[in-house]
Amino acid sequence: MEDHQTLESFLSEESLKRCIQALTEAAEEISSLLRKGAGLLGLSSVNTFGDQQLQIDVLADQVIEKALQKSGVVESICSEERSKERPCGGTGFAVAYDPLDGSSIIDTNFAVGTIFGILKGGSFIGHRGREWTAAGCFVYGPRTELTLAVADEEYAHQFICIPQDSKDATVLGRWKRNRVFKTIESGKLFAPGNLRSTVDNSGYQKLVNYWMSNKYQLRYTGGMVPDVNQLLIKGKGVFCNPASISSPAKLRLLFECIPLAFLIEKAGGRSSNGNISLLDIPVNETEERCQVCYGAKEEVERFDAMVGQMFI
Ligand SMILES: O=P(O)(O)OC[C@H]1O[C@](O)(COP(=O)(O)O)[C@@H](O)[C@@H]1O
Repeated sequence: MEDHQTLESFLSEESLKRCIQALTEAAEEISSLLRKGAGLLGLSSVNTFGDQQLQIDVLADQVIEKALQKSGVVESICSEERSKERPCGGTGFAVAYDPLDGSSIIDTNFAVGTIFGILKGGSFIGHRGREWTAAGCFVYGPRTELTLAVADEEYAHQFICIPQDSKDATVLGRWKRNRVFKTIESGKLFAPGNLRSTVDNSGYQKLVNYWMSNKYQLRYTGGMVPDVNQLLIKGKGVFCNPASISSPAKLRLLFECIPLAFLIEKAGGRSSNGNISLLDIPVNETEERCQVCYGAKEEVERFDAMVGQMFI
């Protein structure tokens, strides 16, 4: 369904609108930086998780921080690059974000993304995803798109960014709704992350064999944003990134796992850590990692039954 409703008219609450406007401005800048590509791929430093940071990661992190500071409605921020919650000079929300997810596939020019979560108040600590105000992800592929879910609205919604030269003056006016996601049914599409953990996670090995012997279609890029977003667009399938002793969980609960669970569950799908919904796990510290599964109810139940929580 394409009603081309603008993001501006979709968002009713003024301060949330200003917060999301800031994120869309940053996303437009990150999208153009990615398209420039050259000279931005060199390694620069190491983040608090000990991961090598690409210059573009650090730049994207700064672009988002600056935009949120300018909005005046953000009290605290934290990111995958700088995970400690810190003041942001405004009042209203706490924002957590992964500025550029898919660092291992930027050089291969695959679609990557920005992931964010928004909570009324000054901190995410002690709160569950079910209490969040909104969450979303930007996809930087051939098109620049935003998939967004807001607590007070039904479903998950996709907006496409119409380039700068459009007649629409306002920032949010440039983002037009082109899809509404209401259901994720069972369907033979699988996106298996951390596949190397099958060597010592027999439950995951069995699940992969199940998908293969039942002729599921493999659709996996190594970028969590496009790989999970496809479940919404196709309205079917399953994505997972399980853990094992030799390949422990790598995805970050606050910056990656809960925001995408918020989108999937708003679209009628399920999320799990092998036992419970990711939206029922309180954030105790910002650096927590977690195994994940997203998709149709039946697929997630199969993951819980076959993989469960053997290695977390
Ligand atoms: O290589 P694997 O184990 O399948 O994991 C890939 C996952 O790691 C990620 O690249 C996360 O890492 P970054 O945040 O460092 O990019 C996800 O986007 C992706 O789903």
